[in-house]
Amino acid sequence: MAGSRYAYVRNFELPDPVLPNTYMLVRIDGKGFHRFSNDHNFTKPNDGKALELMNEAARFVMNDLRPEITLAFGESDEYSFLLRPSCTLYKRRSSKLVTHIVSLFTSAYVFNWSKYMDCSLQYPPSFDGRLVIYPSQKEVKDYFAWRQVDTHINNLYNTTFWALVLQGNQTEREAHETLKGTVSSDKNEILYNRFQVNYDKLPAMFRKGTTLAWDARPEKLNEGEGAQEKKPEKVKARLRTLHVDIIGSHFWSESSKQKREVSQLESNEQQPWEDQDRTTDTNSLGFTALKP
Ligand SMILES: Nc1nc2c(ncn2[C@@H]2O[C@H](COP(=O)(O)OP(=O)(O)OP(=O)(O)O)[C@@H](O)[C@H]2O)c(=O)[nH]1
Ligand SMILES: [Mg+2]
Ligand SMILES: [Mg+2]
Repeated sequence: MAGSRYAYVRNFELPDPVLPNTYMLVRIDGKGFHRFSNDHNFTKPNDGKALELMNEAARFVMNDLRPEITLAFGESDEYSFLLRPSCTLYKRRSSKLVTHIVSLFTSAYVFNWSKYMDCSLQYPPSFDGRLVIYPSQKEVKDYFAWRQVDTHINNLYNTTFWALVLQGNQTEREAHETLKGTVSSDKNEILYNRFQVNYDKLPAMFRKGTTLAWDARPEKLNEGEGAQEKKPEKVKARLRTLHVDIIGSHFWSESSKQKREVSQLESNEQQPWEDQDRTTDTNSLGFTALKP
């Protein structure tokens, strides 16, 4: 079909494909959430409901793009999505992938706002996004370790900072001064000795962030109805919401002993807002995070 005399402008659209057969990582981050969280009275330092809203939006993205995103990790106002190397969505065009994910996430965040938050939205929130390519599983695991270490460092600092301000009656400037030059053990001690807070007992979602992963275990079938006809290999993977260590090798390991540790961690640390998709038995988990 012949184009109009204006159609040449199309040639200015440069291709932006991502290298084939590599891991694509899309990270989205809230724009100006320091202000946004204040304007919407988020609990300091962590607002469990606001974090669950982030998780809900991320689950929507993963379900919508199923099965291309194999793993996601969220903390604070950010979420990271790992796309499998074989993904051919949008012919792997970088701009299309990033804008689609960031747009889906944002609309799901707004759509589900009232389900989690008591106050009304004061103005539309927005998120930015970027795509990074990683060539091998090593970089992918190190990427997620980097984000979870960041979660820990920020959360320990923020928890101690706000304890000094809200319970210790320090000004924000004084609290920053108190924490200057301190290491992790100092902050743990301040929390324990001055505020009787055992950091390790704080909710796992705050300390470890949230990991979303597909659990490929066949679902338990009810005795009787339909049980015989249903073939386990056809069972769809379930999306699991986890608050576990993903830095150590056990999260990524196939061994059942280590899988048990993951599920025990979860069930021991259940919080009021963590009652969905929890594992209560210690049967094997079958995460498929790094599948091609
Ligand atoms: N009170 C509270 N604040 C939060 C929570 N989660 C995120 N925030 C706020 O969101 C900010 C996120 O940090 P950044 O993404 O670095 O900062 P930002 O203000 O969003 O700035 P840009 O990302 O550069 O646009 C934190 O510094 C907090 O101020 C929460 O659970 N409770
Ligand atoms: Mg931000
Ligand atoms: Mg951020």
